[in-house]
Amino acid sequence: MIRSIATVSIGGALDQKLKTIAAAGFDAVEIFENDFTCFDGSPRDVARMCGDLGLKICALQPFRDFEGMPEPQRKQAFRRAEKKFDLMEELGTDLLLVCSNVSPVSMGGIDRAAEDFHELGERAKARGLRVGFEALAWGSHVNDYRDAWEIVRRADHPSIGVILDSFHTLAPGFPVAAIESIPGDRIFLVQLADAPQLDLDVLSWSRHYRSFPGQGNLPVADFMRAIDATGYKGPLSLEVFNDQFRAQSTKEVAIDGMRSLMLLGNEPNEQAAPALRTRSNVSGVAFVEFGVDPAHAAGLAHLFQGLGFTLTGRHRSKAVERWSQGSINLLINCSENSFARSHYLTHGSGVCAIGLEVDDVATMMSRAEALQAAAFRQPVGVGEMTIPAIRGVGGSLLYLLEPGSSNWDVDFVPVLGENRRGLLSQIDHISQSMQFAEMLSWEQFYAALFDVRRSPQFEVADPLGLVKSQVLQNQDGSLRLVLNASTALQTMSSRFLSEFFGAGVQHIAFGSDDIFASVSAMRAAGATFLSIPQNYYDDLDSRYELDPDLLAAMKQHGILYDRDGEGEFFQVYTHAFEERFFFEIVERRGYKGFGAPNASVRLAAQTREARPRTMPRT
Ligand SMILES: O=C(O)c1ccc(O)c(O)c1
Ligand SMILES: [Mg+2]
Repeated sequence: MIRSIATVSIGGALDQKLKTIAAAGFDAVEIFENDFTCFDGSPRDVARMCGDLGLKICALQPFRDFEGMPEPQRKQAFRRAEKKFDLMEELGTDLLLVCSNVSPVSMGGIDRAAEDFHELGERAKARGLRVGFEALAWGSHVNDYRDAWEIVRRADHPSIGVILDSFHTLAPGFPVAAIESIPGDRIFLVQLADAPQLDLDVLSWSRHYRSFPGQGNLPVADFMRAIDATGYKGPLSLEVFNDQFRAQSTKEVAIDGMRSLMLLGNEPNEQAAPALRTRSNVSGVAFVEFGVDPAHAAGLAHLFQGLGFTLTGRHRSKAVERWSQGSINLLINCSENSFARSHYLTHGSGVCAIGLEVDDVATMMSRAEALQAAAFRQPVGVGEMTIPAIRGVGGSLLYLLEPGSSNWDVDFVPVLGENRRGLLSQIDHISQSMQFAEMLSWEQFYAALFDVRRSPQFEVADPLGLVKSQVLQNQDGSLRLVLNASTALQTMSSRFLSEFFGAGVQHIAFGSDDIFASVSAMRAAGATFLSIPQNYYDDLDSRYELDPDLLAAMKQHGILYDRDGEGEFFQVYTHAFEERFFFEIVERRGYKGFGAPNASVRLAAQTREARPRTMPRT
């Protein structure tokens, strides 16, 4: 596979774009003409840069408003084309992308267009160049790839071919089946983009909301299967118009693009490198590690204790405590010269690492490496375990362990104490807050590495703006991640980012088999929870006609409730620790969701608690 990307897809000046694209591992680029026009360097400079970087220029694009023009525009269009052929010769590319005409003066007629292309083909051939015709979904006369192909067929010229773009094919809902009847050698270029399903005019949708394959809702894999059936062997070129992508780190965007090409199609993927063929199953969260300063450690331990955790181990060589309950292990790390300490110094107290159980760590690490995830290593004491890790959200770590291999006694001296009845059994989900612009990238990261499915995105009303949430979970629910982001500056999610100096874990939910008993015991042990207004319970009662005793118990404990077709859900929240992160306790009675209808009630309560600090009462 020749992996290519159009320069329009990432931000920066042309020379920076080319360097970033090459560093991410692409073989080729489409030079977007505007990037060249704005660049202060000659075509030969660009050719030389590409040569030095090992990038082939697979096309110059776009050449607009060509076919079906009346005179004098027709003559001008041919003159313009000759000028671009000159440019192509200097750039060292043999393919010009002509997109379908959007000019109001252009005329329809398949044969008229075919004649124009035949003549352009003659001129291109004289210079050893080729021209590809692409139907824009909003073209004045040609907006369907099937018409573009018919024009190319009738132009009947070896230097004229068709260019297929997944967005222009899939966004208007054109069937992909007709692609299969195009001979592969008449397809001069394939461009790939995905997009979220939006109810928007197709031009705005295309120019602002395209994303990399797999990041949206278009059936790009179906499109690719049809392309494969033609025998096409040319470049697959990402072409993403997205203002947000151009505003982000070009390196990250280029890597996201490369990952999307590597993961293209349904796995196992014939074209994928061996390291990519299998995606490791995640079978649970082995531990969550908090990096805190010594002044906070006792407070966090106290909070854990209140939630029913007991101290079960002390690290042999570092200031790390292990607190456990059910299958949950929480580590409090305040050792110096450690990753936890540097995380603390950057972000303040918070989750610095998550340990995940995966079937096969070696396979997982080679997959991570192939996908350009950053591996992380740190020194360990003599005889201590080295746990492979990769960089995750906000520079935190994801440790990878095989199930049952977390041999705690190797690194920790067990602390034996009373064996209290477990109030909590497992981690239900982990919620991470991030910049809105990062969300697609982290979503792709998790889905690329782990066998997780994306649920449809949902939106939650925060008193001070809107928060978008995306759930990623594995088959049996032993890994559930909730990604949150908001563009509004004062939402809880955004304030977390500014106070945490970046993305990170905002809350962890623990599962209980009996939330009422657990919360009673926790309250008796000194734990306190977010208080929920009476109005909420009155509304619940009106909606669900709950048993009065149950409702009273929920009200007493600040427990929230939701119900769906599959079952019932109870949830309660702790106050935020040092105004940073908080915990949730949930009980699922067959329910599969996350209590989304309650999120705005929770956010309002948290905002009320935070208000004296951020918004003085008047
Ligand atoms: O939005 C456009 O104008 C445009 C230009 C060139 C392309 O290849 C394309 O898909 C869209
Ligand atoms: Mg295109």
